[in-house]
Amino acid sequence: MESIASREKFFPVQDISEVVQLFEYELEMNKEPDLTLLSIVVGSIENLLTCNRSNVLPEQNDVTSCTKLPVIDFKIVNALYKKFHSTIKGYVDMSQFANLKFATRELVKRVSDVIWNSLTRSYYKDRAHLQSLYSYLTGNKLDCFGVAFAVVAACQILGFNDVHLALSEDHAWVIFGENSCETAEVTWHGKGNEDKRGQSVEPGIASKCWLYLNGYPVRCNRYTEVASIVSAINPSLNVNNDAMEVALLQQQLLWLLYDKGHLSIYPMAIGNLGDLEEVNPSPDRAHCSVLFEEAIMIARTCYKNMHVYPYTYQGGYFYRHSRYKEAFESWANASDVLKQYNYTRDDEEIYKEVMEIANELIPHIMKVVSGHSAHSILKDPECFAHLLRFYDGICQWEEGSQTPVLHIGWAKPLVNTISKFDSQVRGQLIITSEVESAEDDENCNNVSTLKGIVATTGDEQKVRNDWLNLNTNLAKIEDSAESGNLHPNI
Ligand SMILES: FC(F)(F)Cc1cc2c(N3CCN(c4nnc(C(F)(F)F)s4)CC3)ncnc2s1
Repeated sequence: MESIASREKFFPVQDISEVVQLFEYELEMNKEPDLTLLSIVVGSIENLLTCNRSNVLPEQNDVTSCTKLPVIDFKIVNALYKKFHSTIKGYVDMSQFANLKFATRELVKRVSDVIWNSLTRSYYKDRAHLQSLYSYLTGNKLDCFGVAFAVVAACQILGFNDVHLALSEDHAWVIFGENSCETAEVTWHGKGNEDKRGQSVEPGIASKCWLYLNGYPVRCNRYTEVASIVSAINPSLNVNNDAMEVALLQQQLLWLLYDKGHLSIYPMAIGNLGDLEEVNPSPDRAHCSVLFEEAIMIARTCYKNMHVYPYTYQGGYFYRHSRYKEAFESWANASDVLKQYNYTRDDEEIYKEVMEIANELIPHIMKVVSGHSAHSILKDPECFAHLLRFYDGICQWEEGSQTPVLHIGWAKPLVNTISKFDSQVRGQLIITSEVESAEDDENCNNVSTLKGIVATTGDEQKVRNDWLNLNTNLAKIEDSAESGNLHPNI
């Protein structure tokens, strides 16, 4: 039984700096970081401070790294650690997987079955604080991410260091094999979907749905897996409040991982850090807006610009700070990513995100600026261009998809927004378009898409009516509304 005796010296853990020291040790001194130990430690702190917060802390707490935490005793951590080890070694009969250099699909499926079959029969899967091995070992509950993480932690225990976590923006699976070129589903996704555990994710990638990022997920190593433990920390006490100590712990651990370069392939973790820095800026650290930019640069350089969230993290920041023109640009950039996908029912999370932007945030901005003076964004052709690019990307996302995206509920806010811009502003757009040679398909004509919407402040150009594409889509929506076959999503 592998023991954590060498880590006993870090216990009892009493404050944030001691947790940071434990992570520092695991990241630097251990041959490879122990996923099971680290998940148990942060999971126990999070659960004590968010689930049963009964007098575990002094009333007043300071807000530095000496922030007091509930005392975490070695014997508790050690007991849970041994429990996970004996569960995994007890139920995975290694005689069937003797002297394998690399994991097999059967091994990965077996480990997934052991975790899966030990979960509580029925519980609310989307509840908070179900992501850690502490939750699994004390309550037999895990969320979608938690199951995938537990499978990877279990494979580490069994000595299969080729099994790693693959993370999309709303799903998780594992990669394994000689060159880590095999993939396997190990958890469920969404509500009411049959799980595909044991199967490769190739069909998901081939369907061009956002859920599988066109084959550009974050492919973790042990260090990025530690980053996923920290990024998955959830400080929420309830809908409106966070446990400050948990947020501080997450922020300090993310900076530790950032400084060691372990966030350099993980845009969402940098986005998470940006959100924490916006609320509680660390002295002599980069401004949160720089972090949002960094996440975008990583998505563009490492993931062929297939990730949406870096742009919505940034757009949300600009929106919260009333930097509306920049928010429009971020959202248009997010839409440029989405149009590379085909919308399927598995993409509901990003659908809700985009719908909130289009039907709540942008209309709110239009209301706020309507009263403002002349220089407002309603007179700015570049703003108008960003908005058109945002809407057009959604239209292109819908094109070629089985499931429609837009419905009449979208058209009203859309038309309302566009009509808020003066006609002379609309007249200042130059629209360049290339006719994309559409595949031979019985019912699709040559699709002219907006290859670029550039706005000039000059009055030299009349708007070319190529953005009829947008109007054509609007007409379709209104037709469909009239004929009553509204979007199933509403
Ligand atoms: F493993 C799954 F299935 F859970 C998929 C993952 C999600 C996720 C994440 N999230 C999800 C996105 N997320 C966002 N928070 N705000 C977002 C934005 F809309 F502002 F962009 S996106 C919170 C953190 N943060 C780190 N890593 C991961 S891996």
